Amino acid sequence: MEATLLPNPKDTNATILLMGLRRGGKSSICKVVFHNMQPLDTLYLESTSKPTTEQFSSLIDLSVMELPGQLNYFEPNYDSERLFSSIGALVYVIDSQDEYLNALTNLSMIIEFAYKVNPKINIEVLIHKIDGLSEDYRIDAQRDIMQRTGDELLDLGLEGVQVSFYLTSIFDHSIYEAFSRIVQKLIPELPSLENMLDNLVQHSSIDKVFLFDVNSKIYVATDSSPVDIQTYEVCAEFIDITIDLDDLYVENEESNRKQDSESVKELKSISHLSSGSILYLKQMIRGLALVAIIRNDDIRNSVNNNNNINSDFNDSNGEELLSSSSSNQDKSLTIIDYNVNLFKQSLMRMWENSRMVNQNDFSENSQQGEPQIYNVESNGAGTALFKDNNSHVPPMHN
Ligand SMILES: Nc1nc2c(ncn2[C@@H]2O[C@H](COP(=O)(O)OP(=O)(O)OP(=O)(O)O)[C@@H](O)[C@H]2O)c(=O)[nH]1
Repeated sequence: MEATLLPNPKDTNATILLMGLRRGGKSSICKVVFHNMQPLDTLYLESTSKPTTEQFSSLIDLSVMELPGQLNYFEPNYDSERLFSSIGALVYVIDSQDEYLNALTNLSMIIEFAYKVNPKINIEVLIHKIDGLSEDYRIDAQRDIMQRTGDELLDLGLEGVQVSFYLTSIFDHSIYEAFSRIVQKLIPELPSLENMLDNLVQHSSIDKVFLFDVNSKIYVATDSSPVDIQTYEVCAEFIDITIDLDDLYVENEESNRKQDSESVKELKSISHLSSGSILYLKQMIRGLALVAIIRNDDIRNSVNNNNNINSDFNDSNGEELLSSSSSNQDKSLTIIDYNVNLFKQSLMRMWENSRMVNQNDFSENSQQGEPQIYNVESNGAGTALFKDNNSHVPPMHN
């Protein structure tokens, strides 16, 4: 019998498989995260009958494939082996408001199979719909689910398997936080990206910085300071506000002409919060935006540091940027702009480099049919991003 009923993910490890029992919330998660659907509107979603795939192009090309809970993938006419062997992450959704023992048995069975055909797979469990549970009950449910899953895996002789658990709901930002962490594990350049962001934070009076996928509000990287969900919310909402405001302004002919002769328009926005901090957004490449919270006090105090602007800076951008700085704050923002531009250039080179590596790997490995994991070198100082040791990232300015 020909076994081709399941979709064939591209030969890459950047596919996320979304599984779980019926009515667990899989389609709702996809609609809310990838299609900006309002959470309440998911009440009317019909049960999914066929596998569906969301394409998500960010720093890496990613697909999220949803398998309906009503199908049994271990029937012989599904080519589950091929499917599981070519994915990067298995995300299993458990409805925490419902009786979940069946879900746990189903989860263990899937883990056993998935791990056998693909030991590198990331196994992620969403303890979902936690909005309906009290704070105490959430912790109890999480402990219970983790304990039972561990016991089941032990019984199956799979004690070494790593499983990550997340408490999620589509009614708050927890689902975005979980997906951000899941996606980050699939980005080979993550350590270098984090180094670059740490470097930016150190040199630019920044409290927290995220590299967001604008469409989904998933952050593909952040600096190494802890993420607090309120900071995430403020930054994610700032993206929406910026895009809404940007849509309000219709380009006139003259600016269109100017734009044609210059580079493509680049989204940028700065906003002052009542706390004294500044929100800063700048469009990057491939649907990404950098959003940062900048300390205002430091900006005021950092006028003396402006003398650090070196000749490299003056040569390339100096005239226009320096003359636009009418206050201390403007001058410091100019430095931040400069550093963010350097970050953008590095990001661009990183992406081009990884694309080249991917293409080479793909052609080399296509005979073996196996995706290859490659390393991007980092020198610990946070600036060496490329396999090519001659690549040079210019120094940032304080
Ligand atoms: N309270 C709450 N309800 C949710 C949440 N996520 C999804 N739901 C609801 O759960 C119900 C089922 O959601 P679906 O997304 O259709 O579930 P599914 O897993 O795709 O189901 P199948 O297509 O049958 O496999 C819907 O009524 C959603 O509104 C959540 O975070 N909290």
